[in-house]
Amino acid sequence: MRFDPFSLSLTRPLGTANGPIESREGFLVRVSANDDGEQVTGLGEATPLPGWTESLADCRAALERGDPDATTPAARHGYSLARADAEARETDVRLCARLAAEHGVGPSADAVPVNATVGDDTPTETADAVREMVESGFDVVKIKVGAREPEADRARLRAARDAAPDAELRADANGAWGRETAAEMLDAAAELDYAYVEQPLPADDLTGLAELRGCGVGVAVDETLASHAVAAVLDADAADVLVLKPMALGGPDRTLDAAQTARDAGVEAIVTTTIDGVVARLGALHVAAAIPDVPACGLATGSLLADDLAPDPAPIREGAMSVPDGPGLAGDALQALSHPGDS
Ligand SMILES: O=C(O)CCC(=O)c1ccccc1C(=O)O
Ligand SMILES: [Mg+2]
Repeated sequence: MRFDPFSLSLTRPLGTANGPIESREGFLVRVSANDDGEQVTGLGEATPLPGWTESLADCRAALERGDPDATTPAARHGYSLARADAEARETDVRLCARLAAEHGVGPSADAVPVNATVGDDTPTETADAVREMVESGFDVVKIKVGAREPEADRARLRAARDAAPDAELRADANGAWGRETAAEMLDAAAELDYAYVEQPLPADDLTGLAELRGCGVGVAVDETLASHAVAAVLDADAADVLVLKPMALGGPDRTLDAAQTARDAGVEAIVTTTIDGVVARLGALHVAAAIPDVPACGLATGSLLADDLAPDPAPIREGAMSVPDGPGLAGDALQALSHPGDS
């Protein structure tokens, strides 16, 4: 395994309840395998996001030691994605097909529905951003909330609904609210026909999350899964939807395990990124493609980056992201990353 650092800026900071995300630092991971004397390179990406994963320093240290475990999820993600990509290439199948076969699920999808992501801003700017997304073909939009006063966020939820009367709308509070505010905000979201609110309460409040369910809008957990096992969330009846981030869960295999556990318990699962480079976004796309009839996923985050590791080979058309041809992550499309010496 080898790994090389990178730093990617966002086009503009993404406003969240935990402050803006401005750039993403991580490591491009490469592993080599020998297939009938031919060298096969698998690509992975370890892009830690403190609060969700280990720190950048701990990620580097884990990659240096080799074979990272789930205590350093970003490092494990980079390594396990690279291995899975190499194995898919060796067997000449798309990554999603390999993941689906390993997990005993049926044929993987050729495209995955995705949501647009709109950061914190004024009600007017929020409405403009939502309108722009719907005009460019998205029919599901997620709005970040929790960075301003509840009353201001209620105005934003309303402005977004007015701007997109027919869209599926979601909100993401990133754990910003207490129980009382969360209950009020969920009532407002239900009234405006939002589909669900992501992490309305802090990660550890499983009891509070369970009590919020059933008020006319779904409860989704995201941060909760960075510190609690899926089984604990299901036992607590704490969610209608699990938001699965392969980077925070420690890799594509662990993410698909989590999705299956949720589905078996009748709980929905979607896949999103932590605003990753193209390699990890593609990895997340393949995971999503291996989940039968997956709802819209938070994978449309490439446009938030000002630069990237390589051109994105997974275009979004009419609200769906197409899965590139194989083998592996994207056939020859990421050749320049696999063989950095060539031109
Ligand atoms: O889910 C999406 O639409 C995009 C990803 C996203 O919102 C996100 C990106 C980085 C860190 C946290 C989150 C989050 O879902 O809370
Ligand atoms: Mg979230």
